[in-house]
Amino acid sequence: MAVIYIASSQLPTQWGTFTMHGFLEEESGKEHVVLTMGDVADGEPVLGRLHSECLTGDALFSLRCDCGFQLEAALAAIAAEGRGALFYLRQEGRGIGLMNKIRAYNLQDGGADTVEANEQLGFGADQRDYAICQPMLAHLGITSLKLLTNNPRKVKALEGFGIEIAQRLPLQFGLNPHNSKYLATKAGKLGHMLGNMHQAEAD
Ligand SMILES: Nc1nc2c(ncn2[C@@H]2O[C@H](COP(=O)(O)OP(=O)(O)OP(=O)(O)O)[C@@H](O)[C@H]2O)c(=O)[nH]1
Ligand SMILES: [Zn+2]
Repeated sequence: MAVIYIASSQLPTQWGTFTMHGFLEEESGKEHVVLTMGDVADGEPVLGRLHSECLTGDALFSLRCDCGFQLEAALAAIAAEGRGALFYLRQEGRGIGLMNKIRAYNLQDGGADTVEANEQLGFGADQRDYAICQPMLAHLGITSLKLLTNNPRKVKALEGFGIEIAQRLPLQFGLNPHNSKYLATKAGKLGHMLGNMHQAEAD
């Protein structure tokens, strides 16, 4: 997959100053961003997060999902460690795009779960392809990750193209009454490892 490096700059945030690297996926025109802190090219496992774009959760404060909470927690964790990389991947709506995600939300408002809604629209449950990460990881010199995720498919995909997953670290934040069904569907139908969160819900 042709993903080319474009430029880097500083990005000060409330958690600290990251370096922001811009990459262009040539075929689709999608613009991906990686925020790094510290030396990530020294061969030691890097605290990392593959974050799939969620405009509603990341920027519009939606409580329908857990994305915004995970994004904040991942950046805070990387800053606390002083070293790490957050890949902000433009895979909105698990790859179906924002307009189709709004269509899917409309179906969910009528009772469908997140997987059924995608299928009713003619899409797979999850259309993301993590191969776009390979050239970005190579450019940044990252060969081993301590990956912040509850999604075993991300671990598998990265291992599939030769990245060592030294550790998988759960990232369970943001459970609320609006996203409890969504999280239950992720655990039940998409294989996400959300044990502690469901425990929290039951308490
Ligand atoms: N199609 C669709 N996409 C959604 C929905 N809710 C969130 N998303 C998208 O799902 C993506 C995030 O995926 P999640 O399944 O929440 O989590 P994950 O990235 O697989 O796993 P983690 O690494 O544990 O966060 C983002 O691209 C969101 O825009 C939904 O109801 N329908
Ligand atoms: Zn979301």
